[in-house]
Formats: sequence, structure tokens, C-alpha cells
Amino acid sequence: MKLENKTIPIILQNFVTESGASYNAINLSYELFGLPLHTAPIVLVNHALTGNAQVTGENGWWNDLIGENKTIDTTKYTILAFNVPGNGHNGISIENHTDFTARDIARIFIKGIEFLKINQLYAIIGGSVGGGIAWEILALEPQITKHLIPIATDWKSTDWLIANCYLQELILNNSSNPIEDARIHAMLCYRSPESFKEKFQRTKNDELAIFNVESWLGHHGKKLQKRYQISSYKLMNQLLKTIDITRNTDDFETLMSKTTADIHIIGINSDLFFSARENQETYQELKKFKENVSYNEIDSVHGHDAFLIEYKQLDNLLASIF
Ligand SMILES: N[C@@H](CCO)C(=O)O
Repeated sequence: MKLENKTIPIILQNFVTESGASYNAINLSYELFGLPLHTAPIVLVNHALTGNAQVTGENGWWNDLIGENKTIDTTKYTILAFNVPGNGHNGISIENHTDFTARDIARIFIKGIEFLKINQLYAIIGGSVGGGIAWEILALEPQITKHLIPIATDWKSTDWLIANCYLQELILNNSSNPIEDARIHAMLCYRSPESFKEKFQRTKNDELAIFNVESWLGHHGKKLQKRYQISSYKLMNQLLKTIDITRNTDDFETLMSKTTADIHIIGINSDLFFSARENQETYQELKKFKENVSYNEIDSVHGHDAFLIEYKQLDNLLASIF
């Protein structure tokens, strides 16, 4: 099923970021799954904070959704996924994470799409920061895709999210156990008070003499520490914070009037980062000038991470698109 896995041998030469930083060369790596490129509609899948281009197959982080006879069916589509340069899965480390914005990564992905000689995608789908990068791609190239499916995200990061990214930065810069401690804080925001109550019920780990919720958080901190680099964490955190398709350019309506793509917004009713309410506002804005837009909500106690948990609901919401 997996076709290719390589670093595109080009390099985006003389790439200048939104902030004005110059890079002589940026490597972009990608993976392809399903039918060979240019024989079937192509679905671009954007990964979230700690994900990568391995979206299906061995260690695929979206295996429940993408694969043979799954909702995004690899016997019908070509699946393309890029690694965000600097995510730790392509051997590149971006030290100056503050140089980059979500829009810079969108520009890099567009160059990758051009390099692969893809004129139009069938769909771009992504959760969280991956969905934010999807919005940025559409704003830069309004006809690049037939469908946009942003999940647990929005066209701009919310103030609550920016505040949490700021705290993540402080922990990453100042803690003696930066990745572990930052992950523990982040897990509180990825889930919800209700999901913790459902899962732990104030139960205790007698051996360690701590609450089970504490031991679970510690476990997640250690798990990430083993598989993640601090430079990647800082970069991805910065991307999450900088999602905003309107920064220094046109307003939302001007940008989105240019696209004929169907926009299928999927919110999560317990998401603390990208609230369902702000997603509904985006939908209402779009509805004023665009016919082919929909809003659906995942009903879950699991918060932001529900896009990695609630597969039955996602299958139902995506069935008519794929
Ligand atoms: N919890 C997921 C999603 C964050 O948006 C991750 O760590 O990648």
C-alpha cells in the first residue's frame, strides 16, 4: 500500500519566511499511500503537533480513518502527506522556530505540490495545526482543492489557544524536564474536565501513592520525551499559535470569496483550543457569501483530541465526501 517515502530532492532554495528570515535550502519530505500518483484523486493529509507523514500503515497515526476499505480508502485515492520540515521525522532540525508561521509551512507544502506536478487536489484534511495549515493553503491557492476539511481547528488560533501556547513556551524554555512538563500541561487542554472525571473517578495508584490521573499524565510526559525533540516541539507550538489567514493580507471574506472549494468544517463540542462556538461563527461568516459550506460537530467529552478518538462519528461525517 505504501508507495514512496523520500525526501524531495529539491530543496526549496532561497526561502524567505514571513518574518523575513532567509533559508538557503529547506528539505521537504513526504509519503504516498494508496493508488499511484496521477492515477486517482489525491487527498492531502496534514499532521498535527506531534504527528508526521506516516498517516496510515505501520505506526500510522490515522489508521482508523485511512486505509484499505476505510473511510478514506487507499484503494480509491492517492494519499499524500508531508512532514512539516523540522518535525523531527526528516532529519532536519529548525533551530530558529520563531522564524516560521503556519503560513510559511503552507507555502512550503504548496511548493511540494507543484514539485509533484499536482494541478488540483481532491481534498485537504487535517486536525488541529494540520487543519490550520490547510486553511492557510486554501487562502494562498484558492483553487488548489475541491474539498477542505478542517477538523478541531479554525482559520485563526483563538486567544485561549495562544495563551496556552505561551505557557508551553515558558515550560519548554525554563523547565528542567521541558518536554515532559510541557506535555503534562498540554494534556489538560487536549482533553477536558469531563473526560478526566469519566476516566479516573478520583481513583488512586496505591503503589505510587498518587492519583491515577497524576500517573497517567506522568506516563504521557515520559512517552513524548522518548519520541520528540525540543526543537520540533517549539516549532510546532509556534505554528499552532500563528494560524491566521488574514494576517497582513485581505480580510476573511475577500480571501474565501476566491475559492470554489466545498468547505466542510468539523468542530468538537468540548474542544478548549478551537471552540465549537468560534467554529460556528466561521461557518455563519462563510454562509453569508458562499453556498457550499457545512458545519458539523463531534459530540464528545474528549476535548480537542477527539479528532484522534471519535472515529465512528468521523466516519459518518466524512462518508459523503469520500
Ligand atoms: N494531541 C495531538 C494533537 C494536538 O493538537 C498531538 O499531540 O499531536
